[in-house]
Amino acid sequence: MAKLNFGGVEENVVTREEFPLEKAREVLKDETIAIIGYGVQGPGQSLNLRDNGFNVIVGQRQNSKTWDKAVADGWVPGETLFPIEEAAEKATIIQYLLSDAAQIAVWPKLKPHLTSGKALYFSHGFGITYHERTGIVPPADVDVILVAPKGSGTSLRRLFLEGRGLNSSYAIYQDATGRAKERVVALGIGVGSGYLFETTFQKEVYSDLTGERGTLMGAIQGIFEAQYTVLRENGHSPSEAFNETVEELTQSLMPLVAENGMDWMYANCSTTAQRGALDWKNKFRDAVKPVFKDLYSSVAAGEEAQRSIDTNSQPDYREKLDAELKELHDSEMWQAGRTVRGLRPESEGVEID
Ligand SMILES: NC(=O)C1=CN([C@@H]2O[C@H](COP(=O)(O)OP(=O)(O)OC[C@H]3O[C@@H](n4cnc5c(N)ncnc54)[C@H](O)[C@@H]3O)[C@@H](O)[C@H]2O)C=CC1
Ligand SMILES: CC(=O)[C@](C)(O)C(=O)O
Ligand SMILES: [Mg+2]
Ligand SMILES: [Mg+2]
Repeated sequence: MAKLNFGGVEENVVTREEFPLEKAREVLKDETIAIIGYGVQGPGQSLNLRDNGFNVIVGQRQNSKTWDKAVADGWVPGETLFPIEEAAEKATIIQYLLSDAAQIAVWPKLKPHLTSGKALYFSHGFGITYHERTGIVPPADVDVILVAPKGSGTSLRRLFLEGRGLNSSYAIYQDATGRAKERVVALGIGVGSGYLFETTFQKEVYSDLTGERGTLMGAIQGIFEAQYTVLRENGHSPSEAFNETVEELTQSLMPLVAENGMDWMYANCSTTAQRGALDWKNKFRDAVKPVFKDLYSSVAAGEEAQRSIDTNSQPDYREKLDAELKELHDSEMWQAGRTVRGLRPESEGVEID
């Protein structure tokens, strides 16, 4: 394990150099890995494992759209694709990749198949950390491990196919066999991770829930909406408001941040922009910090988890989420965005219905 310096703080990181794919295959050569669930992470992780030469099967509800998707992806019913309980029975490692709410519903059926020496794998610390709310309490004689790719399952697969990788964090909650560490690292490499960062189940879920509600998804849309609306209220056209709020950020400035950091992006903008951004960043920081503090408290108190459990356990949760996403899709800002995207120089032309 390499010790790397992150801004003055040393952390443990597993690299592919010290734990190459061949070693991962050796560690898992006698294991049957069952991927339970074929939503977003399921396909990414199972297909990467399969392409990397591991012994993988998929467990999914029959008569569902995602069962059909699994068949289309080359999983063969009765050979490599099974109903959930059958796959869990055959497995020595169970990768529990149902949605976090579905994990609660299916747990009573899964638990009997967690016999001594098996491993239970999660891609989120949710079910275990909030066990008082989820009821997910594994038996003491199984390994309980986590690999959480830091991005969408779609990106995990895409980056794998490009010969790259997506970094993940990993954690061990329970080491019953003495093999939890080698199993989790081998699985992390197998699913297509680049580097593996050490964490705990609780730290993973607290940071992940904060991040997705915060700057990664929730806060960013909130800030976009606020700026777009103020520009529109002051007579700016939709295209101008969209360009100055979103398009320039995603097309020109964020790639520079990704490449070399915020200071470098700033340095590549005008001194006028630099002066203003350096002055205003502190006002924004001070304005939103209390909101982030509320958010973290809500995560740590389990309130965010409870809200997610309550809403996503409803039978019509998907329709309700889709309706809210449609509202966002139909908003003037994102409709303007659609036209703007069609005007990117590399685009074929404007998207027209
Ligand atoms: N979506 C992503 O890219 C990421 C997800 N994760 C974590 O990975 C895990 C899996 O998440 P996703 O792939 O997003 O899940 P998902 O929301 O796409 O659902 C996965 C599967 O659950 C099945 N399912 C839903 N309700 C069910 C029920 N009542 N009974 C049986 N099956 C049911 C669906 O058919 C689907 O195949 C979660 O713990 C999530 O937090 C972690 C990182 C990123
Ligand atoms: C993609 C990811 O890691 C998220 C945003 O945390 C999630 O989908 O839960
Ligand atoms: Mg998440
Ligand atoms: Mg995440």
